[in-house]
Amino acid sequence: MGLELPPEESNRCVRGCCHSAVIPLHLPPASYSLVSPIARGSESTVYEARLGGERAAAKKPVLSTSEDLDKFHYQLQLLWSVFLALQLQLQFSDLEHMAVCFFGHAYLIKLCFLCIFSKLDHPGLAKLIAAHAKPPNYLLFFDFFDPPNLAEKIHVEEWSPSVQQVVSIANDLANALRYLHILGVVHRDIKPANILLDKDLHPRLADFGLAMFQKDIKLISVENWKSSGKPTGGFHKKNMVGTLIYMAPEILRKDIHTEKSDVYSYGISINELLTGVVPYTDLRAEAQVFYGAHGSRTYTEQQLTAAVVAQGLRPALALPESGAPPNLLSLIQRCWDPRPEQRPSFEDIIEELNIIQNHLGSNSFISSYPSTSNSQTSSIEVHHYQEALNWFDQGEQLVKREKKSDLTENLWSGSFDHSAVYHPTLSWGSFATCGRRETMEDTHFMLPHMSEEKDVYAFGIFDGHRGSAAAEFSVRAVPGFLKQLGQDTSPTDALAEAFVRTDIAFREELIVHQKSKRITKKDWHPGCTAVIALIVRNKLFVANAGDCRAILNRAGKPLPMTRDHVASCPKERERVIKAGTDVKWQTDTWRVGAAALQVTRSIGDDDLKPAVTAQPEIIETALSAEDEFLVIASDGLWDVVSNEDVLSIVKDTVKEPGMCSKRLATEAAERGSKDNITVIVVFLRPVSTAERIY
Ligand SMILES: Nc1ncnc2c1ncn2[C@@H]1O[C@H](COP(=O)(O)OP(=O)(O)OP(=O)(O)O)[C@@H](O)[C@H]1O
Ligand SMILES: [Mn+2]
Ligand SMILES: [Mn+2]
Repeated sequence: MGLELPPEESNRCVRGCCHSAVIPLHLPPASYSLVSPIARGSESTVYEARLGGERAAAKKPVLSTSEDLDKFHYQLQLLWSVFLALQLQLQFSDLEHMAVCFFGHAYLIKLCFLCIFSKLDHPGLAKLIAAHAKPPNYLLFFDFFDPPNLAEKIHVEEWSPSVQQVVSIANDLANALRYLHILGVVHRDIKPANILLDKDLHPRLADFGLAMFQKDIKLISVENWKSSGKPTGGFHKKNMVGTLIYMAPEILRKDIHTEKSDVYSYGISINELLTGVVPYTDLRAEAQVFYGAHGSRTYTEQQLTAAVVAQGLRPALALPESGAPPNLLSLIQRCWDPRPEQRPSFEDIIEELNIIQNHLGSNSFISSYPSTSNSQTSSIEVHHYQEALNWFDQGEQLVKREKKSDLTENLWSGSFDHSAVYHPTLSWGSFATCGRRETMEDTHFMLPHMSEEKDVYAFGIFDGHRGSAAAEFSVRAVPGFLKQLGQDTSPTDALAEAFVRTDIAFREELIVHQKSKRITKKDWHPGCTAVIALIVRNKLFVANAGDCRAILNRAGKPLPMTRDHVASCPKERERVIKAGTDVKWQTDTWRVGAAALQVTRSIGDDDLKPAVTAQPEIIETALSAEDEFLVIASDGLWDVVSNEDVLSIVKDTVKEPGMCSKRLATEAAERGSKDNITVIVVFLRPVSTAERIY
């Protein structure tokens, strides 16, 4: 079943200002359905949808004021112009209407030129295929691209593309932006989260929510200037849109956006792709400025803004050791030049990228740079295998062996009211550091969109002791068990089962390998503490065994979602003694058994079982609009930073979860934490494009 175009006369938006002979603007209700939400923001929700029998993405904006409605019509007309030029069978009436509306007649020629020469159906853009512009439903339909988007691909899947892949993505994107700029359109929100990927990893630029015709941006500024004699707050606000860490200095100075501001964000994004680091979150950038003038680490929005504008702070550039050729690095630096007029145009960028691509094609070039490809890691793995066991693999294989099916559909679908009024909007990030220790015994995982239902997320931290084996094993085994158990057990039971089964499996594994002599260490009883936060639609479940902690910022106050299981807690002490193991005051605190362990619950620690149980304590709560964010961390953080301090540090930091995690961990290290530190920050409310600034 295809999508039928209504007759041109009736194919108009409700106001009559938008009409098209190419893109349907008014859809009969039977022709589309919304399947499930993919992403929720403060300004829109994106759904997976069906349109005329085909899969599509539907963006439904939140329209609460008449200004929002104006914006919707503006966005629709802009999109329609952008994609109209791509239709090979052009309708002259559309073209003329648009040319007169937006560009004046001079643009008509440019457009004809574009239409004739643009042989592509899509120049790297997520294409608009239809719209519904009549009350009560306002929807924009786009071609559907399977997740992950580029940001998720880099930071969640931890994909590290080859230099060739980076250059090819950079080239495709530059082509998409050149196309927009020829049409006079400025995107204003270039960032990896707005770049979708097709099956072959070709990028498709999406999110035209802030896009504008350049001439309209200028118009606003002139009008504001005239009306008040000076730019008003509204003017400032209108111009200062985008996402803070990708914003060019001129925007941060509240100047107007030009095509060159897109070039800046593009440069930041390509560097992010090369380094795999969220801008401003790694140590080198910190050394440059965050320890700046006052010797204190500064991550607030105002301070970051000041550093970018006044001190020329930029994200740490990819190192030549990454294999990135020097001319690519210099191109990135020119893209983020403080002076917009010094930045190259996309025309120039494409030319340079073509040269770089040709060089990369001839192998002579590649061999002169050390490669970052798999060769290095695989040699480490081989080594690891001979030395001891790869406990990550052991944990992974375990679940594969036990798995009944590959399906992870509909986890916990029955247990909730789907129309539940409140839907949290999640964004997440993490940071893990060895700290002052020589070895890293913490592990963690982040599992967004755990099931086909998409509204299920899991985050976990494991803090190893007496080695990292248990933490490495558990970080693979626990998520596997959860997926498996989620199909027919409640979230609480699945969490408890996952802890207990992982504990049993790990201890069995240990015995098997001791018998087979693959483990030669005598008296080795590794263990780990564990905390898992599971979010199923509007419900949060936190399962904890040991002294990791999770706190929820509810209405500005810290709500502990865990209780520390340590021998200094009288209840726990009593439980352990009842189970038959001694608890003694040793040196500075209460400790369990001969091993003198401080924690009273853990995975592993077979010499202390069953007293040191793997049975987690689970706390659940229904999330509401009062809940701002969740912080999960190993004791390396909590030892030196109080719950209250954690909240105020996050509040004071740029609203980027990876950056908040990083700031908390470095704060702990600075306050003298001697342990490994792992932090996960999950925002539960939309951190909208506009809100990121204020
Ligand atoms: N055509 C599509 N196909 C598949 N997924 C999509 C599509 N369009 C958007 N998405 C997903 O939805 C997310 C949000 O989309 P989009 O950026 O358009 O919304 P938004 O509300 O403007 O978000 P924000 O302004 O916070 O960036 C994207 O990051 C992407 O993961
Ligand atoms: Mn977006
Ligand atoms: Mn947006």
